[in-house]
Amino acid sequence: MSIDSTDFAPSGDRRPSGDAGPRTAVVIPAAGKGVRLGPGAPKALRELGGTPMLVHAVRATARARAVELVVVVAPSDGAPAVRTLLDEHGLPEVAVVPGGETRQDSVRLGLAALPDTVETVLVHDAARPLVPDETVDAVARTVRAGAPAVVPALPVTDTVKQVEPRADGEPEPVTGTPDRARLRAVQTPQGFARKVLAEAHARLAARGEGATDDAGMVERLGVEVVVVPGHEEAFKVTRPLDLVLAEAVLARRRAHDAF
Ligand SMILES: Nc1ccn([C@@H]2O[C@H](COP(=O)(O)OP(=O)(O)OP(=O)(O)O)[C@@H](O)[C@H]2O)c(=O)n1
Ligand SMILES: C[C@](O)(CO)[C@H](O)COP(=O)(O)O
Repeated sequence: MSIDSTDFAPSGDRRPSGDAGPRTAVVIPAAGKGVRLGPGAPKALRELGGTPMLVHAVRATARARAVELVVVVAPSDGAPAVRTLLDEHGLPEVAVVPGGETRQDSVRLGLAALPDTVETVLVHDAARPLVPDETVDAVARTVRAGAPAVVPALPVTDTVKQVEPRADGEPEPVTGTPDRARLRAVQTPQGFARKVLAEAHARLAARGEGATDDAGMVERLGVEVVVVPGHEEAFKVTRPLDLVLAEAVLARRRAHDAF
């Protein structure tokens, strides 16, 4: 499936003029169930400050100067509902495509829907609704400056142990303690030269292989990945306590904006 770039109306000075299509796009995988968050609607549709998390994520990325096109990857049976939701929130220019079984499948389907003009792709989790636009722009800028793959990340604050996993609930033997100074906790949006990411997805899908993030996929092709500073507020809403934190961060932002 491909999207005609004329579906995406120009808006503001960051959009390409004339017949040129978008060069920088964000793919937002939003097709997950949110099992770790507990029972309820699919995670991307759960509300944060009265607005679905997905809408926060779309607005956060669309605010970035670099971003010219946003493609949302919806649950495979939920694309019409997501389309309606985005229209109701004043986001008719955002494209919606159905997703897949895994995050990796959903990203691949989102990539396949991009118009040919797109050269730089950012992939951003719907589950990171509060990412600041400065972080989005920093990632896009670094890719446009020539880096094929860029991830935002923060230093790790806990000491990390490697273990021999035990499924039976028995204590797990520690097998090592990596040097914390060399570890980073990786966030999104992750940015790529479009060809590099598309090739990684195609090749790994053909080999039946995967990774938990897109940078991990291009690393397997031997492509260099660089890290730029992430942001504390770009955390992923994964478990119930993350939602409590997200509500608190949003309330603080709204209180700040009210003054
Ligand atoms: N088949 C899938 C699985 C995940 N995602 C998206 O990938 C992002 C990060 O994944 P994660 O936090 O793991 O979300 P879920 O898969 O929904 O969470 P869980 O593993 O708890 O079910 C989310 O925006 C999620 O919607 C997706 O688009 N398609
Ligand atoms: C892409 C990601 O958010 C980077 O931290 C993360 O790898 C997603 O992992 P999940 O297990 O699907 O939450």
